[in-house]
Parts: sequence; C-alpha cells; structure tokens
Amino acid sequence: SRGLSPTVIVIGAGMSGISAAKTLSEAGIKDILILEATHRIGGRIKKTKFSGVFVEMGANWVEGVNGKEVNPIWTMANEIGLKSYRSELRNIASNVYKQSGGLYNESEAQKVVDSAEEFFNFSANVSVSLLRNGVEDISILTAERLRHKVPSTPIEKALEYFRYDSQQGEPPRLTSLRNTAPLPTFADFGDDIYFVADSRGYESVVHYVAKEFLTTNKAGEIKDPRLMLNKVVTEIHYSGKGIIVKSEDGGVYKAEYVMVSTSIGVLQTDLISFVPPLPDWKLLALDQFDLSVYTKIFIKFPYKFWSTGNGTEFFVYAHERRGYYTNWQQLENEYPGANLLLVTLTDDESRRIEQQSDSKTKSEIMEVLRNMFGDDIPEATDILVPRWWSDRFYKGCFSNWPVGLTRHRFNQIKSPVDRVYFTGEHTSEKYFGYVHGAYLAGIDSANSLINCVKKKVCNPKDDQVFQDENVPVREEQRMVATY
Ligand SMILES: Cc1cc2nc3c(=O)[nH]c(=O)nc-3n(C[C@H](O)[C@H](O)[C@H](O)COP(=O)(O)OP(=O)(O)OC[C@H]3O[C@@H](n4cnc5c(N)ncnc54)[C@H](O)[C@@H]3O)c2cc1C
Repeated sequence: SRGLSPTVIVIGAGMSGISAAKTLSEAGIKDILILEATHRIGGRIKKTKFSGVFVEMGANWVEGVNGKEVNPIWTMANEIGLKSYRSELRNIASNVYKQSGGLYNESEAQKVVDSAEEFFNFSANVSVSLLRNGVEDISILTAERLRHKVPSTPIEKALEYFRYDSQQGEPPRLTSLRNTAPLPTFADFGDDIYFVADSRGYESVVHYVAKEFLTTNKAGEIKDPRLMLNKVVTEIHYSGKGIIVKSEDGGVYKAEYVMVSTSIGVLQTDLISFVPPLPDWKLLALDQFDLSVYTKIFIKFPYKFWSTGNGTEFFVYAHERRGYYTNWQQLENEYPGANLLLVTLTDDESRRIEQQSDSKTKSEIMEVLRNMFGDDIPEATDILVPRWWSDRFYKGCFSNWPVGLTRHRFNQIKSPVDRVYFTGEHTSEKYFGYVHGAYLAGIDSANSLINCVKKKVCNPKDDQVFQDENVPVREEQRMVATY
C-alpha cells in the first residue's frame, strides 16, 4: 500500500529534505515518504513567540542579495511577501564599546576597521592564488600571520570576531581560507543581507516549497500521508535490494532508496545506526567537517537605553576575553516598540551557556550591559536562549569548512553509499551553511538519485573513486567536550 513501500524515504523535513522531495516528485517519483523527528517541518529555520512577537531561533537572514545572480530564497521571500530588513554593517566603527564602558574614539576604531578590510582583500587574493597554484589550504589565521595582522588588542579581536566568527561560527584559526574567502554566497548573489522579521516566520519559505508538491487542507495546512511527523529514525538497513528504515516508536518502513538530510552533526553521532555500518571513507569524511554553534539570545527590556536610528543597528563590545558577548544588534527597526536586543555567542561560549541556567546567562548579560551603558539601566524582563548544540536532532547550527579538508573529502561527504543518498546544507560545495545551500543541495542530491532510478546511472564514478582508501576506523567512544 502507498506510504508503506515508497520508492524513496526522505529523512528530515528541513529545507534540504523538502527541496529534495519536491525535486523527486516533479521528476515523476511521487511515491515518497518523508520521516521527520520533530512535530514540524522547517528544521533549523524556526520561529518562536517571545514576549509578544515572533523571533527566529535559527536562520534569520537571507544572505546574498542584490548581486549578479538572484538568490532563490530571495525570490521565494518576495513571492510570499516576507517582511525583511536590510542589515547595515558598515557603520560599526562608531559603535564599539570598551570593556569598562564608553565608546572607542570613532577614528581610532575606523583605523582598525580599515586595516581589517585591507587584510580581507589581501586574504581573498591569497586564497585565489593558493587555488590557482595548487598549494595546500591555509587557515584565516595563517593569512593574518602572513600579513602581520594577527589581532591582539580587545578592539582588534572584537572586530575580527564580528567579521569572521559571526559569519562562520568558528574562529579564524579553524576556518579554511580557500573555501571561505571570497565566499561564493556574496560573490554570486550580492553583498547584502536581509533580516527576516515576520510573524509567519522565515520557515514559511520551507512551507512554500512543501506546498508545491504536498497536499494541504482547507485551512492551508499541509496534510499529506507522505509526510510523517514525530518519527525519529534510529536505523537504516541498506543493501543492493533495498532499504528498511526503523523509527524509535517501532515503525518499520521499506523503500528502494533513502535520502538522509539530517545535519552533519547528527551524522557524527550514533542517533541513526546504519546496517551495515557506513564504510570507513564515508565516516572519516563526515567526521572531518565542522558544525558550528551560533546562539542568538533575545533579551527584552521595559524601555530602550540604547541608540536607535540610522547606523546604530549593530554594536560591538570589546572584552579582553574574545567572543564574550561581542556581537550586539538592536531591533527597533524590525520590532518597533518591543525594546528587544539580540546578542550572539558562538563556539565555546555557546556550548558554555547551553549548559548553564538562563538566569545565570541573564546576569552575565546585565553585567556586560552595565559596563557598556552604566549602572542605571533597567533589568531585563525576559530572555530567550536557544540550545541547538544540546539538541540530539541538530547538534549545532551551520557547517563550516575546516582548514585542510580537501575537495576530495568534501565530495565523499555527499557521495551516496549504495542505496543511501545524502543531502543537507553541508553537501553544498559553494553555499554550505546557508538556507539557499540547503535548498540547492536538495535539488542536486535528488537529481543524482533521479539519474539512478530513471537512467540506471547509479553510484557514478566520481562517487566510487575514493572508496577503497585505507582510513582508520571511527572511535566508538567519542570524546565529548566538557566545560
Ligand atoms: C542559529 C542559526 C542561525 C542561522 N542563521 C542563518 C542565516 O541567517 N542565514 C542562512 O542562510 N542560514 C542560517 N543558518 C543555517 C540554516 O538554517 C541551515 O543551513 C538550513 O536551515 C539547514 O537545512 P537542512 O535541511 O540542511 O537541515 P535541517 O534544517 O537540520 O533539517 C534536517 C531535519 O532532519 C530532522 N532530523 C534529525 N534527525 C532525525 C532523525 N533521526 N529522524 C528523522 N528526522 C531527523 C531534523 O529535525 C530537521 O528537521 C542558521 C542556522 C542556525 C541554527
């Protein structure tokens, strides 16, 4: 019966899984079953109600707008009429706070910004020439050393953090220069970024794609037997003959193929057992990519004590401890009268605060704000701390290309293994880490599967060439970071 023995099971209903399923469906492979662990579609694009308004816990910006090509997510956002606001990052020199309070002199801060900009252009040239000359990859930090521009003062560190960690979620010493400078997202789609603030949520772009192939009820909600929510996949059995997928609640589903769209963080854990285990080359590739952690903390106040208006959206706190509540945004434009601030943490700071109480985090934030604005400011009345890293269905936020990971390894991350196909933002070579990366990856992975189903071109040569490499077996006992 339909739904029980589909051609393809898609695991996960985030942007990439939905996009893959839609592509399969449009190619005539309509016998699909989507199994999603949570009670909703959208994955890492997720709105929530906070103090009377809807805010985004996950993806917030459409990144790469107003360039030579049109970002497909921007097209959807416009069709839906999603409310979004262009973010202006260029005035940051007027908004850098000292550790013990007060602003840095603007011309002093501007010198640091200009020097960082000069370094950025230098590093993009180095990156291109590395590629052209077939030289090995280097980190952003190595490029800083080459230029004698390793940040050392609090303001240099803060502005470096604002540029790199706020984009990649990881510090420059970990990030591949070759694969991030220049970033194809901005080179192809334009330098502008638009902050989505709409009560329907950024996730409505995922609904938009889903409604193009799944059936809806009279209220416009998706009601289709091909989408099953609250189905946590725990086992995937695969062989040349087909696929059996098992879920935590005892469900057993058979198919000819499976498309796995969970985050690479999930694939680095043992939530899903593959039977037989994935080959060593695949595990090694999956384990080498990074999933960054990026925490957007929303805080509500009884009234505003910060500046608003042109050029004030972003501000930076330059603490000696790098990444300590560095990146701030005031949301008066997006949420007028709501008195909201957004502060972003990443990496180790994110993991640290995921493991402490929200009231502890709130008191750290109040101390930082008193340093910046003085002792007279009011106490925050509400705080929202998302926990993507601790969540077994995500284990982080967006992928980052670590220094040294070769293109060859990258291809292995997305390569199918027998009848098991892979998609997700981490499989997009150009746009990994972004919503548009997830969307375009879904189309790509579906097209390889379509070639297999329809043209019997399965496991193309590209995917096979590296499979006989001798690589170490994955440690079963994983090292878990403790703080
Ligand atoms: C805090 C944060 C901020 C971000 N900011 C931006 C931004 O501003 N702009 C931007 O472009 N991108 C941003 N991103 C990245 C963007 O959200 C992702 O790249 C994209 O949404 C990933 O889509 P995906 O389909 O690859 O993965 P996911 O959205 O993770 O979808 C995978 C789905 O699989 C499900 N799943 C997991 N395990 C199982 C299982 N065992 N069984 C069944 N289902 C399972 C999950 O619940 C999920 O729904 C951000 C992400 C985060 C978290």
